[in-house]
Amino acid sequence: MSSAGYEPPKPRSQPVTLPARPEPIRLDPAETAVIVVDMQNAYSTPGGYVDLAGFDISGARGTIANIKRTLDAARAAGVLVVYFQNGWDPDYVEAGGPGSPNWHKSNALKTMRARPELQGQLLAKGTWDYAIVEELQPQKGDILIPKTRYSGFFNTNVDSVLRARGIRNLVFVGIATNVCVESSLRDAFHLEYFGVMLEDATHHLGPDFIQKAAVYNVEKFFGWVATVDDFCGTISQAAPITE
Ligand SMILES: NC(=O)N/C=C\C(=O)O
Repeated sequence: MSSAGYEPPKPRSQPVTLPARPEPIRLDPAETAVIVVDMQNAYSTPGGYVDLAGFDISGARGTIANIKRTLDAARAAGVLVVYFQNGWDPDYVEAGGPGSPNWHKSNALKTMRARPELQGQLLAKGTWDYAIVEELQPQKGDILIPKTRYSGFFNTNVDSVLRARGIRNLVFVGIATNVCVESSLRDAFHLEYFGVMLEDATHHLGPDFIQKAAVYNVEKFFGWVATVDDFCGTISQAAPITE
């Protein structure tokens, strides 16, 4: 900081242009974060919540490898990595009772009501189900934001965390495309962030058409859609600014 007064932090890298739909988008690595949505055992591992609730998660494990590539490239380029982690306290107070729509719509809560032997095991903090998958453990410098509803922007501090760092662009990966990824990206849009979804680093809950519908919604109304190859290839070209 100069003695003449406050100077905002300078960018650490040159902006790059990411090939995306509906058009390329410019990303300054210093103003960009990758948002990893709910990569917990619950959503991507056999025996986890969505598997027990009857969803087909056979494609989810492949998503993990693509997310890992994305995070390796992002960290190497100095891009901030933020994890969302979905769930509630062990007594499910944060889940809400019958007065909350979440109590009625959450398939985790419904599964536990239908199978009382699972009570306390699904999406409860401290359980295997709640934990981030082994392959994607957060690293030093990453930020982890717990959340209790589908959107990571609801009742969390993520907006201040991002604004304090001058972040304007959010690259979304994770599960599920049509629920927590899309909910978070939509809220980010309304908070003036530029949201990019890496379509092959996301996986849906429900029939295959729902992935296409979510991608369409993002591309047409809420943001931009790109691929893992394009993101990794582009962000690795962000040359550090040396002065
Ligand atoms: N992470 C998600 O998209 N979650 C979707 C459903 C749920 O958490 O019940």
